[in-house]
Amino acid sequence: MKIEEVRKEIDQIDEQLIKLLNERMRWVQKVGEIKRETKGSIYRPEREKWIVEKMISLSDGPLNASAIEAIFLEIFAAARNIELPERVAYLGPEGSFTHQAAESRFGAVSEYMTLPTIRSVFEAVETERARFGVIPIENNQEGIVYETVDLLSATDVNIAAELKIPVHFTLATEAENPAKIKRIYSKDIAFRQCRGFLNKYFEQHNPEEIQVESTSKAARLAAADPESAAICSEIAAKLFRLPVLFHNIEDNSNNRTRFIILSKDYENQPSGNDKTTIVAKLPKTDEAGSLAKFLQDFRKGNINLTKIESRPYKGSEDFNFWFFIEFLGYYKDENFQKILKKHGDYIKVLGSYVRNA
Ligand SMILES: O=C(O)C(=O)C[C@]1(C(=O)O)C=C[C@@H](O)C=C1
Repeated sequence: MKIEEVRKEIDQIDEQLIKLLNERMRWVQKVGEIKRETKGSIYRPEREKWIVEKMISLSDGPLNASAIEAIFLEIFAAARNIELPERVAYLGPEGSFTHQAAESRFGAVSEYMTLPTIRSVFEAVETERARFGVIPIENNQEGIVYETVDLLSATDVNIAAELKIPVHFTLATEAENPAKIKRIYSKDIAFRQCRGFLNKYFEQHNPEEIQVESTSKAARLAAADPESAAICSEIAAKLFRLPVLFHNIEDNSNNRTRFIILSKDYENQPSGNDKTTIVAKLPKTDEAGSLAKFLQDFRKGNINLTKIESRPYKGSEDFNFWFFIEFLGYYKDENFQKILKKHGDYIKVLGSYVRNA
């Protein structure tokens, strides 16, 4: 078969695809109308997850699960924008891992706001300048992002979803091979996490290591300097059209960051596999004892805690703490409602959302 003939087949299928996609979007518009009347929320992660899982189970061809997921996430992002254009704020700069996380969930068609600080993402969501905000909350190697946790307690926003993405670094450069690289730009933490790779490939000619504030700035600088390279994310290399010489150069390939998606007045429907995040500010008397009693109630209710972090009250003279707690389940589950009845005055529920492994 000649390539022209094969392409004709592909063209015909594409024609069917675009018809079907538009037909799907007309139904999405109807969902949008119903939601406007009932004030339902546009973003329904549990429904999206259900569709993706169903499509993966129905698939009988060469597409693998992550390709199916990527295609459908892009369809959902387009669908949500048809229902209501969504603006998504994220912690920048452009090309950051948070940008990559935001794009992986909201696709290429959403409108993005790149903001310089975690606090400014919270403010954009709180004042509804953005419908969603994407920020990091923890990294499995570096631990929790305290600024995120503290702002969750102090502001009036909800957690709509979580996502975890692997942190892979690339060595991106215009140079043809490592021997031609005289300078490497990156962020301190990225140099640290790629030390083994740097020792292996650059032992001989020792290029200068130049620290900059972000890995995307590194990519921008390296794009303008052909004798240099950047250690940066895949998305930053793409953004500055910098060829990738080596992929996945981090020493520890288990490096993953968890991000949360913020939204105001947001509530998910239960999915059957949910996680809930709360803040507990227990009465300050009898600190140690009151925490133990409080946690006992979770144990009695058979509630599986996945995280508990203590945080100081800023500005307080005493050594008092509040708690950031996550557990498996939906906040309306009976066993948690019992706890809420008993300790409701001290608890703020930030949200229940599909658990992402
Ligand atoms: O089913 C809905 O609630 C929709 O809005 C449709 C749809 C979709 O494209 O299938 C789009 C957005 C939601 O996040 C989930 C699903």
